[in-house]
Parts: sequence; C-alpha cells; structure tokens
Amino acid sequence: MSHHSAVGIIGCGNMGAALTENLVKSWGADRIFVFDNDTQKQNALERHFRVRGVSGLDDLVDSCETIIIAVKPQDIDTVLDVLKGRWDKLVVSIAAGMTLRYLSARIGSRVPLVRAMPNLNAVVGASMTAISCNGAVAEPQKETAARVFESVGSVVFIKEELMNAFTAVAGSGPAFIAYLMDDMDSETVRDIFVKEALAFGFDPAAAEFIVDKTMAGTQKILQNFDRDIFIKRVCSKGGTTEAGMEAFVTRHKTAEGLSEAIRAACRRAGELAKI
Ligand SMILES: NC(=O)C1=CN([C@@H]2O[C@H](COP(=O)(O)OP(=O)(O)OC[C@H]3O[C@@H](n4cnc5c(N)ncnc54)[C@H](O)[C@@H]3O)[C@@H](O)[C@H]2O)C=CC1
Ligand SMILES: O=C(O)[C@@H]1CCC=N1
Repeated sequence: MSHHSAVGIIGCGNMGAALTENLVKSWGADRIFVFDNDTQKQNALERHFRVRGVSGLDDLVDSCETIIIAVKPQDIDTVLDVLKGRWDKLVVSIAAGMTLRYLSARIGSRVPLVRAMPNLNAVVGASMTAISCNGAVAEPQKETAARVFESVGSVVFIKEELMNAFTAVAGSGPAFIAYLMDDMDSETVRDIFVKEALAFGFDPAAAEFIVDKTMAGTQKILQNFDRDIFIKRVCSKGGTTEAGMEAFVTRHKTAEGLSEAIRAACRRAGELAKI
C-alpha cells in the first residue's frame, strides 16, 4: 500500500482508540477514518486525534483501502455484511476467536482477509501482534498489514491454529501480568507464560519472544496508566480475558492460577468462534 491510501477503523472502543492514537503518528490523521455506531466514542477520536469520522459503515468502506474491524466478536456480523464481495479491500479483523474460515465464509473467500491479534500495550506503541492471512492476501498486502501493526509495536506471522493460544498469552496476557505484578516476581510470571506457550505448540524462540515483548510492553504501559483501569480495558465484555481472570477467584495469585487463566482464555477464544 502506498502512503497515500487510507485505513478505516470500525469500532472506537478500547482497541480501536489505541490503534487510532498510534496510527495517526505513522499514517497521518487525514488518512485515518473511523466509525462507531456509538457517536460519542467516534466523536471523541475525531476531536482528540483529528481523524476523519464517517456517518456509516458503507461510507467507511468506500473511503478506505484497508479496513480494520475492532468490534466485539458478538457484534461482527453486521460489519461483515457490508464487506461481502469487497475483494478490492484489505480486511483486517482483530476480533478474538473469529476464524479466517468463519470470516471468509461471510465476506467471500476472494476478499483479502487478515486475522490479527494486537494487545492494549498498543497505547504506548508496545503491542505484540500476531498476524495470519487467508489465501487471497497478496504479498504487498501482507506488508501493509505488518506496517499497520508495526506502527503500534512488534509483529509476528503465525499459523492460524496458534491464534487462540496467542490471544491468551499476548492478547489477554497483559491483564494477567498487571494483576500479578506486585505479588509474583517477574521471572516466575515469565516462566509460566513460556511454559504455557510451549504447551500450546509455539517453538521456544517464538514463545520467549512473544512473552518477553508482552511483559515489557505491559511494564511500559503501567508506568503511566492506572493498573485497574488497564485490566478493565483489556477485558472485553464476554471475552477471553474476562474468562481468564475468573481463574484467580478460586486459585488466587498463584502459579496454578496463572496457568489456568491462560488456558481458560484460550478456551474462551475457541468458544467465541462458535457464537
Ligand atoms: N481490549 C483489548 O485489550 C483487545 C481487544 N481485542 C479485540 O478487539 C475488539 C474490540 O474490543 P474492545 O475494544 O475491548 O471492545 P469495546 O467494547 O471497547 O469496543 C468495541 C466498539 O465497537 C462498537 N461497535 C459495535 N458494533 C458496531 C458496529 N456495527 N459498527 C461500528 N461500531 C460498532 C461499540 O460501540 C464499541 O465502541 C474485540 O473483538 C476484541 O476481541 C483484541 C486485542 C486486545
Ligand atoms: O478479552 C478479550 O476478549 C480481548 C481479546 C484479547 C484481549 N482482550
């Protein structure tokens, strides 16, 4: 994608806002379009970051070559309907659990489609993002997707089979790390995350890279961010992090609690695929 093309963000919530804030720095505010059916949230981004608001989904799709879907999995179908058959676009979904297969079935397998999982450390440019692509994504479009997420942190391309596991470790992980910060030493936290990532099937180098970036990003954001507010924002309603955090209720701030939180988040990602 040339620097002249536009990126549209659908959903101006926790993640949509974090992506917008950082994309303006690399892309320029006049090339970022935003839409949320909650007009207050959309207006807030327009005001704060001088990005362009539009009045509807169709409008956004027509204005942009790359479309980022940042709504909750439970709300995604309305958005997918508008993208049906739009093979002239690059569609990027960051919805937890939603598979390329499901998304492609709804918008058409010829539509270039990226499943990505960033994390809220994107707010301070320290996201750890994973990307998987469907067969319609051409090489330059892979580069575009990588550039979008490199503007908010680090990027790895992974097999889609590992995406739910990645979502648990790196997507929800920041909330678990923040929650345990004062009660478990960071070496122990790291060891548990790496152990769970290996059990999910990541190779050792990838597991360590992903965990180290996620921990460093979380430490960075918490220097200037209230911990409880941060945890709440990572917890999308009905999502993977919420499911993980429940593990601590019975297991408390223990190693076993953290392992179970990571596994429960991964299981919830699998359930979201079926809604
Ligand atoms: N919060 C996080 O740390 C992360 C979230 N995600 C994913 O990002 C997505 C969004 O999560 P959050 O930002 O936490 O949720 P959120 O609830 O804060 O934001 C979602 C926004 O989408 C809007 N929306 C709903 N239906 C819409 C429609 N048809 N058109 C336009 N806007 C619509 C809502 O009004 C809301 O403002 C989810 O799919 C989640 O799995 C991914 C990585 C990390
Ligand atoms: O809790 C959730 O469902 C989202 C996905 C990863 C982080 N937040």
